[in-house]
Amino acid sequence: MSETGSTELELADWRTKIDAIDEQIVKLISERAAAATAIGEIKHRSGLAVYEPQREQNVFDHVKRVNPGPLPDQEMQHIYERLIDVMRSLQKKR
Ligand SMILES: C=C(O[C@@H]1C=C(C(=O)O)C=C[C@H]1O)C(=O)O
Repeated sequence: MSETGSTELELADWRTKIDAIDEQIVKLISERAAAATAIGEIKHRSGLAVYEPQREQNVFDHVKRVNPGPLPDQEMQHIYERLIDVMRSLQKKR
């Protein structure tokens, strides 16, 4: 096989792997969103604030503690900052 052909096959293999990983990530994000929605209902029912900065800090600390790499903790936190931002908006939307 030509080198271009084998490079394309190699890329296609890794991209198939990434697509499969993305399916799992999307399912897990959706599960997280359902849990955040349930928490949002409890907060509204109890008159509690949606935004809980201390809890968010605990989530960042936990995520960094379990981060296996290769992403640096700071990059993982950036991803979580965006994720939590979306979860907060979801709780506010009702
Ligand atoms: C989901 C919650 O609500 C908000 C969103 C959080 C999250 O997505 O992890 C954490 C704290 C809150 O600001 C919660 O209080 O647990």
